[in-house]
Amino acid sequence: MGLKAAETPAFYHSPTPARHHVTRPQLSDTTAPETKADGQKSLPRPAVDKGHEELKTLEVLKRTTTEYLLPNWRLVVTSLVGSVVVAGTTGILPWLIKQVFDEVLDHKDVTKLVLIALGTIGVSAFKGLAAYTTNMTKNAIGQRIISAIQTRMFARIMRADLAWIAKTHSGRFISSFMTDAGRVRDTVTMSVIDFTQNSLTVVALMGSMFFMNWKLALMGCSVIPFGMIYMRKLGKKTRKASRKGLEGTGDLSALISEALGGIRVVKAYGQEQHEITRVSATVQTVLGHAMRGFRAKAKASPLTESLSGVGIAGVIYFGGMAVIDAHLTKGELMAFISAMMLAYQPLKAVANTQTIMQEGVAAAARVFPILDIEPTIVSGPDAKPLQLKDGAIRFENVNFAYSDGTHALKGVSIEVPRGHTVALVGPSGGGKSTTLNMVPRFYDPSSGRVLIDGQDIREVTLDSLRDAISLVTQEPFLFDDTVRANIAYGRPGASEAEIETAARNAAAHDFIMALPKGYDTRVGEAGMKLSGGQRQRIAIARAMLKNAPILLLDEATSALDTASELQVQNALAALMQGRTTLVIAHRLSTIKHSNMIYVIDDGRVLESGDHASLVAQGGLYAELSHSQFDHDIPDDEVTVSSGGAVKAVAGV
Ligand SMILES: Nc1ncnc2c1ncn2[C@@H]1O[C@H](COP(=O)(O)OP(=O)(O)OP(=O)(O)O)[C@@H](O)[C@H]1O
Repeated sequence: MGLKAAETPAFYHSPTPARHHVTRPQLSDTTAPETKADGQKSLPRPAVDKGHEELKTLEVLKRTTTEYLLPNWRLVVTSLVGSVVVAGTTGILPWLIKQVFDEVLDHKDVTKLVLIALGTIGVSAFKGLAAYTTNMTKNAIGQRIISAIQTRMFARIMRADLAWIAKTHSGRFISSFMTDAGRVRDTVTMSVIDFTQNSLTVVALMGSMFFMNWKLALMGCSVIPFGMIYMRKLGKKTRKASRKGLEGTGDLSALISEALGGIRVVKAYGQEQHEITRVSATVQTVLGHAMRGFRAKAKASPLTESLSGVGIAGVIYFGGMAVIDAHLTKGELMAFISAMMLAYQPLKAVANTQTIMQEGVAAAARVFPILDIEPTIVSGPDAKPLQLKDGAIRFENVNFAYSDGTHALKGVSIEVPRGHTVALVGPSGGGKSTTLNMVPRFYDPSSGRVLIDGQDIREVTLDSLRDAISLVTQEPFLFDDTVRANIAYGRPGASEAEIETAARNAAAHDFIMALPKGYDTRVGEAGMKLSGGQRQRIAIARAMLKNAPILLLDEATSALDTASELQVQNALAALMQGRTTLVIAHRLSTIKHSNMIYVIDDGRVLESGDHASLVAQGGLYAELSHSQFDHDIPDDEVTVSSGGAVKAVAGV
């Protein structure tokens, strides 16, 4: 159950070969799904811990700045220099206007007028160039930030424990890559870089205002604190709407990937409308949150417009009175009003930083838990490479409970001697897959030990352990890549000849050669373009190529036609040859030829022995075996995993 590759998350569908194949944990290992009012199960939410939910804006800024801005300090400095130039050149403009009124018009000085006009062109061109540099560097920083976040996030997820990955639907991870990471980038670029540029411009303009007339400047700026307080309030609303919107986007992504992944089931059960309804309901929810966010942002305009109107009106009135009373020149008043107009845009942007920042904080609360996750299943500090002698496996009194408390293994002791095939059989949910999952350390026992050649697998390096193991899952997972790449996944860098030999040994070469492009044929998403038997033989070829001494096999339950079945069986027999094999057996043929059979039920080993001795014991195996024989189906053709009493024999 834990090894069903069909359940692999969508983002595992990468065509890029990686070292180990990991199978998709089931939703049953997730945080409990929430049940909605309409009875639909909603998909499990990301494992955002409380600490991250409570993230403080300053913490987010500090972290994003140190982790993502500082490494790009050259670009940041270039952008800052550009910002200073933009601010400086903007600050000069009111002064030029003052000159026109006070120096040129009064004295009718045409030469000065031309010079000021030319100067204005020069200053504006210089400002344009600086703005271009700032924009370019800002975007370059943004792109670097997003690639760094996405790459780190993916690496964290790949290395995380299976149990942790299982807590989040794969679609939600995708939405974190696509949406959340972008919001964090925007926070850094917009609230740090734009903020700096806009604040500098505001400071430059205010500087010229204070320089000209500090009382008037103070009056013009008196409205700013009110605007700031109001924007802060709106920022909180934006954060809430943004958090909910991002959650909704995650839900949407999960629903879409699930509906497409299970499209055949959807169609077979005529559930298209149900899926459309679910998705459109989620789309509406996302829309609702987006609208709340937009409303909060839009609410800023009436107040900021009115406040700036009040400020400008005050300056016009008091400034005008000052001109009338001859305390201020006409040029100074014009310069003052221009400065206020010029400051208006950047000031609004500075005030708006709050809302953008709050959106970023909401996104960071989803991204940081992923960036911070530390796997617990790792090589210990004193771990040494596994010393392989025989590849014998031994379970010593292994207990294991899943995070939801399901006590799946209760004192399991199993012995798989070198080169032997040992079968696990038993009713569904008995603990067979969980047992198998212990060997590559997908999970670690709560107590007890698993040993390979006498070495506790927690004391050897994880790489050496997994190098020693080949895994063939019930529904072999193929990547949307060529046949060759899928086989070579077993050993990246294998030669053409080695790949072909593996394919021949897995009885796959002939059908591969009959494909339109032979080994270069792409197999489609999850190998959809191939038959079940062909997929299985490619997976077997992959394991052949890896040539690991230990084989973990979860036999396929899907019914294949007799010829295909025989080919897969032969390929498996060749694969098992000379390897220590622990197999979850679904077929009597496998069970009969196993050196040893363990009957597992309710997490315990109930019986063990070979087929004949187990039948002779007259226990569960015998009982289930008899019920199967009552169906009068020839042993070698029986798929013991399908349906009713027959399923109960091997029960997988
Ligand atoms: N990821 C998980 N999280 C929580 N419980 C789980 C998880 N996987 C399995 N279980 C539970 O652990 C128990 C053993 O499951 P396991 O998959 O090992 O059984 P199995 O014998 O392989 O079943 P089957 O033959 O149906 O595949 C079951 O009660 C199952 O519900």
